[in-house]
Amino acid sequence: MKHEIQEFFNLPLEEKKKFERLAGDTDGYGQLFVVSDEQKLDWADLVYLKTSRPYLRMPVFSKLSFREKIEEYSEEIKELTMKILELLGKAVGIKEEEVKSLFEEGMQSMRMNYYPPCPQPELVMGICPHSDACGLTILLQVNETEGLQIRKDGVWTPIVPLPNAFIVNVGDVLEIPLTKQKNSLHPILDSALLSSHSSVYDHSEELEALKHVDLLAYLQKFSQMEFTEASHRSVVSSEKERISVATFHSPRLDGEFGPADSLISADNPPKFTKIGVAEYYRGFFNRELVGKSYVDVMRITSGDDLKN
Ligand SMILES: O=C(O)CCC(=O)C(=O)O
Ligand SMILES: [Fe+2]
Repeated sequence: MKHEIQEFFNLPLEEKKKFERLAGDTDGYGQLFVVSDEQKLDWADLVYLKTSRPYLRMPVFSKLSFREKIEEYSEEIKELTMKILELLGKAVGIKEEEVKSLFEEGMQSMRMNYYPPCPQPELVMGICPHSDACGLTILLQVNETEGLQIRKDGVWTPIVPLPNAFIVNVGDVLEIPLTKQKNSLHPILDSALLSSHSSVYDHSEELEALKHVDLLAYLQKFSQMEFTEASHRSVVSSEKERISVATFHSPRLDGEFGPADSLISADNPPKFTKIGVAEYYRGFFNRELVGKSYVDVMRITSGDDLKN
């Protein structure tokens, strides 16, 4: 799939335009989160596709010559995502059924990002700082060009691409179910690098190898970390192009999400309201992708300081 994605972005513009995102739509080739002519655009081209559930796929999906590869990758990533979500839930005390009922039939989408080199990289941003609006993101770096940065202790920290590794990012939708009472540690994973230790760069082997990593111990360790920001961004190189594929796993569209019922008690009152998943995404796609997340809309602000 890496090869096909590379080939796609190398096509002449006229060819790529055949897959262009239509006005009012989210899927296809082009830019997202553009709300005004004045806005500074990201130094990137992207293809956004809803990949699962299959009924969510748009016509542009079936036009892509490498759709079967995407389908295969999508299924394997879903399996991996569910495994991580269940273990993550277990690590912080959310019942498995609760995780399954929200995410098993969830929406999966992919964002293939192409960052061309820029002669003055300091003047542009590949993707502006943001946190992902999903539950969990599995990020594949298609080539070895560096660019992703996460905000750690207030500092933008580069993530060096490792061969045979995915980057797992926690999205906004997990922040809400997992948020605990103020004086406990914030049980959210920071960007966690999971290395598969496989020497052959083939994603099925990567996934197979990942099954042997002790994820629960790993996640428990991370879930004890004090968490301040989930923001990440990508910068561009002056010489080399960069390609990444983010696969976002979100809750089921006819579901509702908010603080996990299994974590709410008199001592740990909800800090967020519940919201219908479809309504949440409508709000998300109709704004500019800047800074902290749409989650703030759901924050219950009455009472004392609710942020950790
Ligand atoms: O290109 C990257 O490494 C980051 C991509 C990303 O954050 C996204 O697609 O949401
Ligand atoms: Fe992202």
